[in-house]
Amino acid sequence: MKVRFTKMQGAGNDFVVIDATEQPLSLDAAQLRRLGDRRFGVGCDQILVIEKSATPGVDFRYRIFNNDGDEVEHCGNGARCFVRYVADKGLSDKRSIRVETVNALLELRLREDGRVTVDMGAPVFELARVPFEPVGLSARREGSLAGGFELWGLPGLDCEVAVLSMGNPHAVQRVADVDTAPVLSLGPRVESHAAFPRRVNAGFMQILDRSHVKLRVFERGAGETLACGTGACAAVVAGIRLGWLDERVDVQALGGLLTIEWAGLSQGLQAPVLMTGPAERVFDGEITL
Ligand SMILES: N[C@@H](CCC[C@H](N)C(=O)O)C(=O)O
Repeated sequence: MKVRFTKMQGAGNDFVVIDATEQPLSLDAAQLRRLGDRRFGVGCDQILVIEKSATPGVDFRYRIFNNDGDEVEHCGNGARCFVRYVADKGLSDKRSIRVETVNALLELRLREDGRVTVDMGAPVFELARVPFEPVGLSARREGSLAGGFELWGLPGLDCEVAVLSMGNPHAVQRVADVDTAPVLSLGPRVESHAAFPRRVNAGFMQILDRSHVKLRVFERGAGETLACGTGACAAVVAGIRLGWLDERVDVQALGGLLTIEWAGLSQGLQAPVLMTGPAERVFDGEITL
């Protein structure tokens, strides 16, 4: 089967984007892994498949797969690349687009400066919904917003993580220096820790000041990426709840800058998270799977 695709990137997090709006497309895990393979395929962190939506008032549906072949719920940088793709390919001429994922409805806005702003929805703090099962684990609370936020010790890993979902699961830890943080050794152990039944994205955040952080993320199903949009949202929300950050934060990832806004302090925990950042087409191609 021949598949046409567009390679895209957002702050260095890269995607193979496939238009399935005209023809339904079903790829098995081996085909998805081949698309994601940087030597034997195209190479990317995630694969995005764009489909028509059957829901009234919703423009598109899109499915997200990690390069290990597993389908996931949410992808921040992917959402921005999705809207850039839809605009560049003329699939819609709206500047504000509504799209549904497996578990969310997103509102995406193309800005005049070429960047994209995404309303990522409200963060989820209920541990069962992350999902996180802290059987036998202990936590301490820090910060004062809504009674503070828990930092969980992960036995055997010598780290403390804030746990939350942005539609997908995140465990964020604060580090003194992100450049020397053990992202590649500790990241996979956090990702597959038994307390996370569906695994987790492991974030490592260095706080520069109350509105600037540096972040590296070892992503579930993809390894360390150059940026993780949902990871940036999760890190900033956790940092605000813990009393470390203000409501608007620039997040420096390895591949680019994302701006995250969350009015959790002034509007409450159900305030939506806004993410702004770049999204660019790299090239178009065709592959036989
Ligand atoms: N790169 C993404 C997140 C992609 C999914 C993630 N690896 C997961 O398994 O949840 C982003 O920009 O948010």
